[in-house]
Amino acid sequence: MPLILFTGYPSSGKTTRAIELKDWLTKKIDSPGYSGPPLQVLLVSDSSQGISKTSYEASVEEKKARSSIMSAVERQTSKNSIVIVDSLNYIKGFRYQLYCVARSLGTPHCVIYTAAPIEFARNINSKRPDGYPSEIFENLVSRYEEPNSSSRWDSPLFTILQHSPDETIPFDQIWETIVEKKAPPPNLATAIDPVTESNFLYIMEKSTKEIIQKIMDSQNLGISTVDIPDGNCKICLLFFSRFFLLYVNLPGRPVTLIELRRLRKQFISINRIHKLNINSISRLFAEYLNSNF
Ligand SMILES: Nc1ncnc2c1ncn2[C@@H]1O[C@H](COP(=O)(O)OP(=O)(O)OP(=O)(O)O)[C@@H](O)[C@H]1O
Repeated sequence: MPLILFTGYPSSGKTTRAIELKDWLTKKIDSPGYSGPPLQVLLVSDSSQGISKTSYEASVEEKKARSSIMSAVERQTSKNSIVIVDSLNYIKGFRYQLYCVARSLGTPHCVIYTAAPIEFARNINSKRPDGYPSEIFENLVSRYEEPNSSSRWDSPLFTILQHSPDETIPFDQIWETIVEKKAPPPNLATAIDPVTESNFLYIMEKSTKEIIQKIMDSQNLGISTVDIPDGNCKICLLFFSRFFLLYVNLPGRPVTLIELRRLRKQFISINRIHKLNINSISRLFAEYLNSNF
């Protein structure tokens, strides 16, 4: 039965989500409404395999860590189990190998991406008593190979925006896709969406660029509130000395064009695979700015 791979930056919340999913699946299988074959939900993780954070320091140790995950997956994947792999899984070649294991056993597979800006994961990591040493963290982030739903080994792909407080795991979609094997969920490349891929990217790039321009213009003109075209969201600007600062979640300094461009790039990078409703791009970008300043 299904193989579920988690992937994401170090300290992006993979284990937290994996445990949530395991609990949900266990409850679902135990519920009176479930009439399928008996299933066991198993978690294969760095901690279950005794893999320490420092294993990612040297390539020999890291290779051993990957083989240990691979052997556990091969051993535990069966028609009576749902195996959740909670590890970095950051190399696409490794995700491909795991996909091949699922395929060879004729079992469905999916990938869950705990997406987060680097700064978000870095901040969590620095506060963890058991976090990665900073050099290892930076190294892993720079080598991270983002999943891509158009690759068959990364598909179906479910993306969870970890920095968004209201984001939840799409439990039902995951269940329907990999246990009931219904049609793929709508955030995949197969989505019935009149907006084409290139058009979607174009709209996302255009609307985020317009927001950045509006913030810069407002700062220069001394306007205290920037209305985002979406209508619901406002980013407030507060006069301080010669500068205008963003009022919501601001670090207490002027916002520069370089910073806005960097945040825009991150937002696009996270969302280009997570097909958003085009009507909510502006609002989500504004929220993203507010929570990342
Ligand atoms: N969305 C979130 N927002 C803020 N904190 C979070 C979030 N998710 C998890 N955390 C916290 O971050 C810490 C690390 O979480 P977790 O162990 O789930 O990350 P991880 O990606 O599995 O880490 P690792 O790369 O070490 O396996 C925990 O203290 C957890 O409570």
